[in-house]
Amino acid sequence: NAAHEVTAFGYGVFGGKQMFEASYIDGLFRLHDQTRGQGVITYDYDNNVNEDVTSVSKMFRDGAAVDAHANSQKTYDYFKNTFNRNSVDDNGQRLLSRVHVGDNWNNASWNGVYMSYGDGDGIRFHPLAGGLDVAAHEMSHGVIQHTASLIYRNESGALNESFADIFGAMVDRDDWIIGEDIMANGAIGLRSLEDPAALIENRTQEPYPDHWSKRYTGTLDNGGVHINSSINNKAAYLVSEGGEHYGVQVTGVGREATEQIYYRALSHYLTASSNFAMMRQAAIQAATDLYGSNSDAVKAVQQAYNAVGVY
Ligand SMILES: CCCCC[C@H](S)C(=O)N[C@@H](Cc1ccccc1)C(=O)N[C@@H](C)C(=O)O
Ligand SMILES: [Zn+2]
Repeated sequence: NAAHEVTAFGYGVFGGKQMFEASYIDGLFRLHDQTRGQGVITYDYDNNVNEDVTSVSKMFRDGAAVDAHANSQKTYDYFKNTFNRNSVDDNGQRLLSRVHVGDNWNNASWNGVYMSYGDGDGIRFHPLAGGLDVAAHEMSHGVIQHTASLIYRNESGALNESFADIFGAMVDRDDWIIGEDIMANGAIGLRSLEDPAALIENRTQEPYPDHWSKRYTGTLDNGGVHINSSINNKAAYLVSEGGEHYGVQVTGVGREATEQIYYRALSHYLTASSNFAMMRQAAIQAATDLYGSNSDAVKAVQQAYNAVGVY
């Protein structure tokens, strides 16, 4: 019998009510949204098998699945409404999520097909599906894969991670912190775009770098992709919000212009091996295309990259 689209609901990891599109298929309600692209589906990943998340009523009871599903829909809608991009490939590719991956896994990932969420160990992280910025971070890796395809190592890898954080902060729009909802250790978040050095990076036990002169040059973390991402994160924050950084004044142009600049830089100018210097040029060119060569946006980009020491 044909699937019937329904509006369902549930309570997420932290008890927040989520409403979302689901389907009634073969006698059960399932986390299959057939209204977005070629679909948005959320699975319970048990014993290395995708199992449908089902319910006998329109209320779903698995908090991680509820959040992963609703957050995937919110992130799909962000890319469609903001950039007219239809899913990760701009061709409606099915957005597939797996929850309860691993054993108290303290991470989430994108593997080219699936967004995967660990439940966290309750010491470092709560279930990572509970963070809207986590879903946005992971889906953004899908967008990156289908655009610049930045190599996941050293400076291009730091840019890859930075774009995932920038769009994470744009989707989860009430602050400039990544992971603020899912930290179990009392930290304000995992990474801050506003003030990267306010937080300590766990591998190096150093403050996250907020200037190119402070970049990590070791081999941990694929050459510091989650560490040096903070340099470009800070630049993006400055483009949007402005401020003074290492004596350099930046006049911000707001979130709306910033997200358009970074999306255009990613989708039109960056390539797999782009480094920070090329990131600066790509953002200047994108801002020029969008707002003109003498625009406040171009000036904000130039000043922001001056402020983080990238020329
Ligand atoms: C296969 C190993 C994981 C690959 C790295 C993934 S893309 C990643 O960057 N995950 C995010 C998850 C996240 C996102 C937002 C907020 C909190 C946590 C990440 O930042 N992972 C950290 C813990 C890391 O891998 O160092
Ligand atoms: Zn990532």
